[in-house]
Amino acid sequence: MDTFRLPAPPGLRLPTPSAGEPPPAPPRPSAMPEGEALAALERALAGPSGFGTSAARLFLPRETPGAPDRGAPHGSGRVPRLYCPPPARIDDALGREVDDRLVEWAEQVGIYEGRLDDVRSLSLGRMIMLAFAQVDDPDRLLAAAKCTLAQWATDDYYCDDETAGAVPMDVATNLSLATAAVDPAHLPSAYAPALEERMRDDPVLVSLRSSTAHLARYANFEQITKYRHELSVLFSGYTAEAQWRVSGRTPQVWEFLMVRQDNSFMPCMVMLDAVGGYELPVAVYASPRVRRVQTMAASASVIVNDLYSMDREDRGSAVNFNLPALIEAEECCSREEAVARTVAAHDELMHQVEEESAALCATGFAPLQRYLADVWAWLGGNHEWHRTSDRYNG
Ligand SMILES: CC(C)=CCC/C(C)=C(\C)COP(=O)(O)OP(=O)(O)O
Repeated sequence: MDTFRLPAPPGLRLPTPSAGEPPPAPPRPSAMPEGEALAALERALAGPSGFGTSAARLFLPRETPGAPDRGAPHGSGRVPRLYCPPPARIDDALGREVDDRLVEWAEQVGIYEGRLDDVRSLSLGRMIMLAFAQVDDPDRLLAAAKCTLAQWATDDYYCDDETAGAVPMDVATNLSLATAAVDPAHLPSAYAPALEERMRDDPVLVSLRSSTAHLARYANFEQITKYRHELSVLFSGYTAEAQWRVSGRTPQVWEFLMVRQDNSFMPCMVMLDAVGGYELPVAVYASPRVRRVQTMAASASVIVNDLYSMDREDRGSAVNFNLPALIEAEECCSREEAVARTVAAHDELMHQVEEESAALCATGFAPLQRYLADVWAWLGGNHEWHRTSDRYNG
């Protein structure tokens, strides 16, 4: 139970609300004695409900429903306003610093050779600056940025981008290799060198290994285990999407949403505690109620991606699956209506994340309070990045 005896985080920073709205009360670090906080946590994690949520609305964003978003144009209009907090921090100089170091690293490991300008314009360093708003140390942010770029490269090189060499029929095997890059396969000695040679020759595998090693400077064994787990889930989502492409089958909306939860930014969010310098114990991270919040947040984060990348994917020649386009086709409605339904799905998830986070925060368990506040801030940073990135707004 040592992991439960972490010191309370020094303070919790939450995004500030929209103009004109009163600032929400931040989740308080535990004022309860530790035993009481743990008992409350156990009760909360055991039951399907528990704490009243209405009194515990710690998680903003208090926006006016239906008000126009500051969002980017999406062709036939604008991405409507989403129920999402504003970014907790915008520090462009820090974002540039992380991007500079990230591009340098991409060059070293050999990913995106000849296309480093694309890496720079992807501006994942800025994304990480926005989403890990509680972390100021550029090297910690760089660890998260490297991991995120390696995940992105895995998708591009193995799954999405045939101009980068993706071979649809090889996706599953390549993703097994990707798993082995972060969770080493231990082969009999006669066969191990061949695998190792492949690990060293393939820039995607080098990037996965190198980024995980950087994360391990800040993550303990349990945190790396959580990260590996989320990567495996991500790769299973990549595999399902590849199978739709290969078979030419369009998934149903429910099926897409289920897979998109796997193929989401969860591996990025799971680094929040390690990069932030605290620990959400595995037992808490894996408990059903905490898991529910995290997976809903992960789904919301990629619905944002689907909304902002919709035009780009409409224009692209590759087969891409995108929630508004799938809703439009399956539910026989206009694209505008499909976007409205996509926004409604996003907002429903966000309200649930907010309410359940507030209820879980009432347990008084400081690492969980900090983590849930960080997830909420992460969602705000993710939205801001999509809203402003050249990739989706160029
Ligand atoms: C970096 C990371 C966790 C990647 C997971 C996969 C993912 C959610 C994306 C790369 C974004 O989705 P998508 O593949 O649709 O990307 P674009 O919309 O083409 O930018």
